[in-house]
Amino acid sequence: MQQAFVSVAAKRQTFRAGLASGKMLRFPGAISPLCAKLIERKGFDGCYVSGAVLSAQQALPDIGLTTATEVIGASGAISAATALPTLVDADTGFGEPVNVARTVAALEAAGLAGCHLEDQRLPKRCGHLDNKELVPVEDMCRKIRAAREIRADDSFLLMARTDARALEGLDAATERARAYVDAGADAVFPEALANEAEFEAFRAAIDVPLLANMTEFGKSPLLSLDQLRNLGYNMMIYPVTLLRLAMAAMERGLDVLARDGSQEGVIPDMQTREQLYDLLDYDGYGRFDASITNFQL
Ligand SMILES: C[C@](O)(C(=O)O)[C@H](CC(=O)O)C(=O)O
Ligand SMILES: [Mg+2]
Repeated sequence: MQQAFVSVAAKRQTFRAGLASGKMLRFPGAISPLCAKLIERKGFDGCYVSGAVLSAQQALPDIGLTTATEVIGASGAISAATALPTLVDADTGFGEPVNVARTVAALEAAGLAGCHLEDQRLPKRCGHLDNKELVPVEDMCRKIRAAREIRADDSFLLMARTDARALEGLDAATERARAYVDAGADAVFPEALANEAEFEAFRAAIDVPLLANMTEFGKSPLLSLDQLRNLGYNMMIYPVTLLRLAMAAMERGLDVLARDGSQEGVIPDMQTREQLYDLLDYDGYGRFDASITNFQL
């Protein structure tokens, strides 16, 4: 069933409380609403909605081609499918401060627990690629102030991401982060830090909750839950992990279909019909109309 029993307010409170708890929150990237249900079932703390994944799912590169409407719709659907709080990647906010204000208002109305905005210039790119470009600090601060001003619910988390490390160095990145916190950001996402010492230095410089991006094949080392907790980080994301796993499984499966002319060889790798229906909670729907579940699997 849709999670009608967990209010948006409760999800945001859970997220805020988790960030304040000293625990390390783990948010895998949900590639669909169904995937969000699996993340919840496996006991994670929340779902992340990745811009890279949303772009890739439309067969687009992650360069700011997706529209605000697409991101609001997709992330709202993911958030609605789970009792967990959902944090969405709002890229650059889709324009100038006025656009950012409208984006944030819509994400809030769509039931998200929070979003992050980054300081790249369009066309943006994955934070782990070379030759990014940044907007001036003050332009980013204006976006954060706009987001802060439009926000109706103070518990909707506004996170500022800085991509400055790769371009301006660690000190400039922490300075930017401080400016973003002064402008009203509730939390910070330092992108593409190069090693553990940099994660540590960032923690020492910034007082608000910090997110660690554990994306594969990038510029940051893949630090463990314990390492990041000991470094004082508050949450970690595995933004593209499930997409990468799913795509590799699909590729292997397609190879088998093409080779064998039958799916027999990959049946053991599949989620069964029973498992799918269980995740979709057919029984829950059957409570309202018993004829929905009058079948045997
Ligand atoms: C976190 C990120 O912004 C995303 O969209 O998921 C990406 C992840 C990636 O491309 O690996 C990023 O810019 O780090
Ligand atoms: Mg992104």
